[in-house]
Amino acid sequence: MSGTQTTTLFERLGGEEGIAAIVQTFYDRVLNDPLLQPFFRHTDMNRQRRHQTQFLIYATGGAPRYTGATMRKAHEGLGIRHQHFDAVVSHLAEALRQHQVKEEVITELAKRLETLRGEVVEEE
Ligand code: HEM
Repeated sequence: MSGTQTTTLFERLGGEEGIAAIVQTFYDRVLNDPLLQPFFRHTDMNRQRRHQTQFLIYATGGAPRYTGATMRKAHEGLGIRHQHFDAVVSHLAEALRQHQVKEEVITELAKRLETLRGEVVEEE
């Protein structure tokens, strides 16, 4: 068995613990990026990490325990452009590489997040 069809993305990311660790690395990177840091100036990052972890668990096939806002509501009025979305996805991909996640898994998650672009990005 190749395994790629039989395990969920959730399992291939290391389950809840794996995802929580990846989210930590991800926001360390985001907060170090001058393009993205200003968006999180007033954000409670502990809450943000918790919600992002729950969201990714749910979005990858784990337990649906996400209690935050919808993606459209959460990002409404923030002025997020395509360049910000691209930068966020690229930091997530790098965080996944830092956690030794396989390229095929990174590609699959990136594809899934791509489906949310229209809910996060606001056109000028
Ligand atoms: C597919 C990509 C993205 C996903 C899955 C995602 C996920 C989330 C989640 C789960 C929340 C928490 C909502 C809540 O607590 O109710 C959130 C809030 C937020 N996201 Fe995103 N996000 C994405 C892209 C982006 C981008 C591109 C930016 C821009 C830099 C961004 C900036 C923010 C900000 C500023 C908040 C609100 C923080 C606050 O409440 O202070 N997100 N996002």
